[in-house]
Amino acid sequence: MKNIVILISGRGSNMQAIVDAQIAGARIAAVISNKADAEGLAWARERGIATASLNHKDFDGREAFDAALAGLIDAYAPDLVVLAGFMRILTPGFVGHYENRLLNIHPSLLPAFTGLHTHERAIAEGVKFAGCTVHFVTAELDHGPIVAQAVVPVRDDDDAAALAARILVEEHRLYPQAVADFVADRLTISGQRVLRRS
Ligand SMILES: Nc1nc2c(c(=O)[nH]1)N[C@@H](CN(C=O)c1ccc(C(=O)N[C@@H](CCC(=O)O)C(=O)O)cc1)CN2
Ligand SMILES: NCC(=O)N[C@@H]1O[C@H](COP(=O)([O-])[O-])[C@@H](O)[C@H]1O
Repeated sequence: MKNIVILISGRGSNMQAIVDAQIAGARIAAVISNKADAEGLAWARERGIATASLNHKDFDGREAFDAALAGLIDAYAPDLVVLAGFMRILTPGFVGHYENRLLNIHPSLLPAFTGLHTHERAIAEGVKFAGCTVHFVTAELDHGPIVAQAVVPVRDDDDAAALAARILVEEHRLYPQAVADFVADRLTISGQRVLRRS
C-alpha cells in the first residue's frame, strides 16, 4: 500500500476525484491545506481522511513555511505527495526533499501558459487547443517532467469559465489515472521508467 498526501488550497476537486477513484494500492493518508477554511478539508474530514492546515502567513518566509509543511507531511510517511489546486510556489529545499514523488496538475498544455490565469491567457492568445498537464514538480515553476496531458478544443464562444469547466472534467480523469500509474510503478518520462528514491 502506498501512502499519498494531498495538498490543497481550496475546493480540492482534483483531490476529490483522486479519493473517489479508490485507486488500488493507494491510501490517502492525509489532506493538508495552507488555508484552514479550504472547502476540501471539510469534504475529506467527512470521509474519515486525516486533515491539517498550516497558514503560510504565520511563517517568516517561504523556507520556514515549507520546512514546517514538510514536517507535517512526513508524519504520514508519504510515498507520493500530490498538489491539487495548491497555490503556493515551493522552495528548492522542499521540492528536493520530495524528488520524483511530488506531482502537480496544471491547467494548461505545458510548456504553454505557465503560472496563473491560464484560461484567460489562452483565450486572449486565440489558441485553438488548451488542456491540462500532470507533471513532476521541480524548483522551476511549472517546468517539471511531463507525465500526462489532455487536450481540450477552444470554442469561438468560450470565456475563461466555460473553458475551465471543460478542462476540469479532463483533469478529474487525467490526475487519478496518473496517480494510479505512479502507485503501480507504471509512470514513465519520455519513455524512461521513473526511478524513485526508496
Ligand atoms: N517550485 C514549484 N512550486 C510549485 C509548482 C512548481 O511547478 N514548482 N507548481 C505550483 C502549482 N501552480 C500551478 O500549477 C502554481 C501555484 C501558485 C502560483 C503562485 O503564483 N502562487 C503565489 C500565491 C498565489 C495565491 O496565493 O493565490 C505565491 O506562491 O506567491 C503559481 C503557480 C505549485 N507550486
Ligand atoms: N497552479 C495550480 C492551479 O491553477 N490549479 C488549478 O486550480 C483549479 C482548481 O483545482 P481544485 O478544484 O482541485 O482545487 C484546477 O483547474 C487546477 O488545475
